[in-house]
Amino acid sequence: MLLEIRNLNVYYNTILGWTKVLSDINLDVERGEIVGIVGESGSGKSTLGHAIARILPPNGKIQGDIIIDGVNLAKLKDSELQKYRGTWVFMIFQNPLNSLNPVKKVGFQLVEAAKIRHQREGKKVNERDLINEVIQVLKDLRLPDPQSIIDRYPHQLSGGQVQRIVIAMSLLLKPKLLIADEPTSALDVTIQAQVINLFKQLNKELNTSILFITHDISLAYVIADRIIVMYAGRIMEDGKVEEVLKFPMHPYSQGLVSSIPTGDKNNNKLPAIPGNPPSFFALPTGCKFHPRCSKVMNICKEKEPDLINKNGRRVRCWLYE
Ligand SMILES: Nc1ncnc2c1ncn2[C@@H]1O[C@H](COP(=O)(O)OP(=O)(O)OP(=O)(O)O)[C@@H](O)[C@H]1O
Repeated sequence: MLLEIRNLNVYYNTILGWTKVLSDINLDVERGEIVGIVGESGSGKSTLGHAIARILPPNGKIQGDIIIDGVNLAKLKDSELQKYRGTWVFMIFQNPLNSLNPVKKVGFQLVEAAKIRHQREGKKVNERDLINEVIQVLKDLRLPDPQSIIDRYPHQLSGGQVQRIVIAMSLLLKPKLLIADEPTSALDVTIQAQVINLFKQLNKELNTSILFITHDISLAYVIADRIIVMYAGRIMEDGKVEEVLKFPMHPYSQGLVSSIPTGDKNNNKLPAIPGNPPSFFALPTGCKFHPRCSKVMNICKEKEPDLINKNGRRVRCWLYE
């Protein structure tokens, strides 16, 4: 097992006080596994990514365990985290510029990434070899004219190019776990498909585990082996991607799946899930989804169900208890 998350709670301090945004997250990710994290806006997907990468904003607080390859990152001080950043966990954001330093040339930043990995592997490599390694990765990513690209600043590149530079950085760092947070949503469709293929390549060639965060369940289907459905900071369902898409068990997953456009002209009206996700300051009693659920029962309003194992999946719903 590469990643083991145990009883993880995450809180933010806000003007209204501390609020718990992730509740009792338990999650295992195998080496080489691609896990899609899906759910509507505000369900806590990015917070989960930031918590695992230990890059929560200063008003965030973690409780619980985040164990990667036997090291509990949740228990490390900021000063101790430095040696795990990049090569253990690397996070790619929706806006790839957030992963790069705006005042340093792209080539310098990529050489630094390669240097960090070699240092951690205990190898000494000269500058020329590092530059060659960087150029080779850019060629592999089919970036035209790598020699001129390494001499540019991030803002001098297109969105698609910057995202490929960030992927190049991950190829150079070779992280054990890559967290990609909506990495393709700012890109146009043709570039999106290329970027998805690059992630798959990275996963296959280096056996990198990937957490792929997206609100688009059909995109998760394209890339992931397994899917985690989140709602109001909780895991509602967890299973193999084909199984969850074919037979979603949780009524929330059923709503997400039935809102996937089918491409069928006669079926272009998508049944949306009625209502909106709750505010973390006014969560409903019982199951957090019950006010929007078409299958609500009395118990759902009173008591929150546990995440239980059922038919090779995990599901949090009274229908299955
Ligand atoms: N720094 C912060 N301080 C206080 N609250 C925050 C902070 N960051 C996020 N939140 C709140 O935490 C909740 C979960 O947000 P998060 O961004 O993790 O959800 P998400 O599922 O990734 O949504 P989106 O798809 O819109 O990014 C939201 O209610 C959000 O307003």
